[in-house]
Amino acid sequence: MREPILGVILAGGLSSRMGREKALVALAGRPLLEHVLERLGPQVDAVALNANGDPGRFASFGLEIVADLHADHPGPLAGLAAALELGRRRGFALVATAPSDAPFLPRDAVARLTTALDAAALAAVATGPNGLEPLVGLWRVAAASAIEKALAEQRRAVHRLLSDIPHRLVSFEPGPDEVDPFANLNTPEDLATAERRLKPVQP
Ligand SMILES: Nc1nc2c(ncn2[C@@H]2O[C@H](COP(=O)(O)OP(=O)(O)OP(=O)(O)O)[C@@H](O)[C@H]2O)c(=O)[nH]1
Repeated sequence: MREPILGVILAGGLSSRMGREKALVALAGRPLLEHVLERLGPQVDAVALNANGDPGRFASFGLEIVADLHADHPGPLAGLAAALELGRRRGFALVATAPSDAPFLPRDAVARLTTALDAAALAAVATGPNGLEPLVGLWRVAAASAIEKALAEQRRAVHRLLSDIPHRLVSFEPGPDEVDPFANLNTPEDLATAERRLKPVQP
C-alpha cells in the first residue's frame, strides 16, 4: 500500500493574462478548478487549494485553502512552499501538486509519479511535449527546507529548484486526442482553443 498523499491545486497566481480569476473561468460549462479537481481528486487521499486573497470566492468547492506564506506574489515556488507546509501540518509525508489552469491533467499522473519516487528522491516531476512541467509533481514534505532556502535567496524558478534536490522525471505523452496533457490556459485565446477541442464534432 502506498503512503497517503495530499493533493494541492495551485491557484495562487494573479491571472493577469486571463484578466479574471483563471481557476473560476468556465470551460465546457464548468470552472477550470472543477476540471482539475475531478482529475486530481481520485488520485490522492485529500485535496486542498493554494490561493491568495479572499478565500470566499472558492467556498463552493469545500476545499481547505492555504495562502502563501510570502505575501508579495513571488511566483509558483511560494505555492509549492505553502502546499508542503500544509502537508507537514496535516501529517502527510507526500504532496502531489497540479496547477489550477491545466484541465487535462493525466488521470494516472500521481500513480506514475509515485512509482518513480524512489527512497533517494525528494520529488518526481512530469515532463510533457513542451519539456519540464515542474508544477505537476509529487513532493516529499522534506523538500520544504530547500524550497524555503531558494525563496530566501530570491531564486524563484521552480525548475531551478530541481537542481538543488534529488528528483526523478516522468515523461507523459499526448493522448489519442493529441491534447497536450499539461496545456495551461493563460489567456482568453487559450480558453477558446480548449473549448473548441472539447466541443463534440457536429455531424
Ligand atoms: N502561490 C502562488 N502561486 C503562483 C504565483 N504566481 C503564479 N502561481 C501559480 O503558478 C502557476 C503558473 O502561473 P502563471 O500562469 O505563470 O502565473 P499566473 O499569475 O497564474 O498568471 P499571469 O498573471 O497571467 O502570469 C499557476 O498555478 C499559478 O496559480 C504566486 O505568486 N504564488
